[in-house]
Amino acid sequence: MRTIIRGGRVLDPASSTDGIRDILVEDGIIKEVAEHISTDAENVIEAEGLYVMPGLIDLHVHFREPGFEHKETIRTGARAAARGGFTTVCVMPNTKPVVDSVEMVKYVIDKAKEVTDIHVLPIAAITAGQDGEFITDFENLYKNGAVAVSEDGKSVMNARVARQAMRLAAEVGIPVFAHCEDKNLVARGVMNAGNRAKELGLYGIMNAVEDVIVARDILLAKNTGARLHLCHCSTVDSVKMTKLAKEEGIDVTAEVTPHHFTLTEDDITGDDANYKMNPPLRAKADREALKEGLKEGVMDVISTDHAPHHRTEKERPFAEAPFGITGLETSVSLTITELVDKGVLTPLQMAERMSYKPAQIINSDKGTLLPGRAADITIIDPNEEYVIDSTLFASMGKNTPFNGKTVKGRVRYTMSDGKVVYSYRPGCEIIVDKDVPKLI
Ligand SMILES: NC(=O)N[C@@H](CC(=O)O)C(=O)O
Ligand SMILES: [Zn+2]
Ligand SMILES: [Zn+2]
Repeated sequence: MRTIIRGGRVLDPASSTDGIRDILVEDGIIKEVAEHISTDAENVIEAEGLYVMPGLIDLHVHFREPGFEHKETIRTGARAAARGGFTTVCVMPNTKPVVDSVEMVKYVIDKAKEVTDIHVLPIAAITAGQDGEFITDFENLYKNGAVAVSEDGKSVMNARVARQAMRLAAEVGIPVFAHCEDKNLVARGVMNAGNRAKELGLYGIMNAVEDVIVARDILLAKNTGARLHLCHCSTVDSVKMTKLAKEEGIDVTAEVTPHHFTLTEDDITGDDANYKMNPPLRAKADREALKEGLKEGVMDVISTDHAPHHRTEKERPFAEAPFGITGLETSVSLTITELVDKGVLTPLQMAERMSYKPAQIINSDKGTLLPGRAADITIIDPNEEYVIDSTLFASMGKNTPFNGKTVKGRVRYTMSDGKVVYSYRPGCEIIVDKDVPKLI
């Protein structure tokens, strides 16, 4: 089957392409990218005025299956991903049971294949049960499809265990995704330490809670040669340290979430747990440093840290509700509204931060529109304005602080291996799950 995507603004960082092109897709593969393709095709997608990017890749999401299916399942998470323009997502292991064995890695891969046509790649835990003591079998986890190891949700607090894990990860060649949070220093904190926390009468989380582990892990990466990826960076000093580490030639990359580059603690106006996440929304100086870091390329990627929770959990008081917000269905719009439209990123840099670089971090050959590669393609209307409505989310998690916000930039098509898994035009929105096997 052939599809032609006509006349879009093709943005492919791998070939530094930013120009009007046609793309021919045949049997799930990109066949040709050229200024004009005259071949006929069964399907034609008119993409005039639209961005055409390599399928977006989110290195950091939480689908809650198994164990917390009341928050999200792999199916609903994958539907949310498709709706948000993502063709590949890496799922964190903090499920129940934890993804800390080959058996669990296979469970996630098999389940995903059953329910979705997008790519759901498991991240395995660093220690058994994420208990911080016994390191998992990195070599076999990697061989069986884990793309990274992470203790996300917490840090490996014992520096000896953390160092040993990085030494093993370096040997195996698997990247380490670090959630940087000093468990002892955070104490009972629930939002950024500062005046806003005082006004609201809530315990604060100092920047140092993140910074001390960022510093430790960078030094351990230097010590072991591990590939270190810093998750959801939120502070000015995380950016400074990442820059310094890169200048020293240490193998470190870093991510920023849309909520951390969009909001600050001052946006928390009342007792609303939709603003509660880990790390917390920080001060203006932190947000500006994150944006500058993304602009300069010190911060490599945008990841959502999509962390759905049930409505009843988020209705609890700020101090008691769980940490985390949903992000898959607002990421593209927030990136265009806050970064591209404000001149922080060019559209080509957006494709780099949301697809090309994430692919490189997990050693994937995705993230590009080069002929011969799988046809994972995201098509975006950068000019459509709309109001975010969380009731329309495909995700089961409606916990977002962005409900009601007017944004610009909307996903029009998500194509995974040549199959349109999501399409939108005003009045008609379709998400396509994996084909249901037909009875004969
Ligand atoms: N980010 C969050 O606030 N919560 C995440 C865990 C994590 O990413 O640290 C979750 O699993 O809910
Ligand atoms: Zn985390
Ligand atoms: Zn997370």
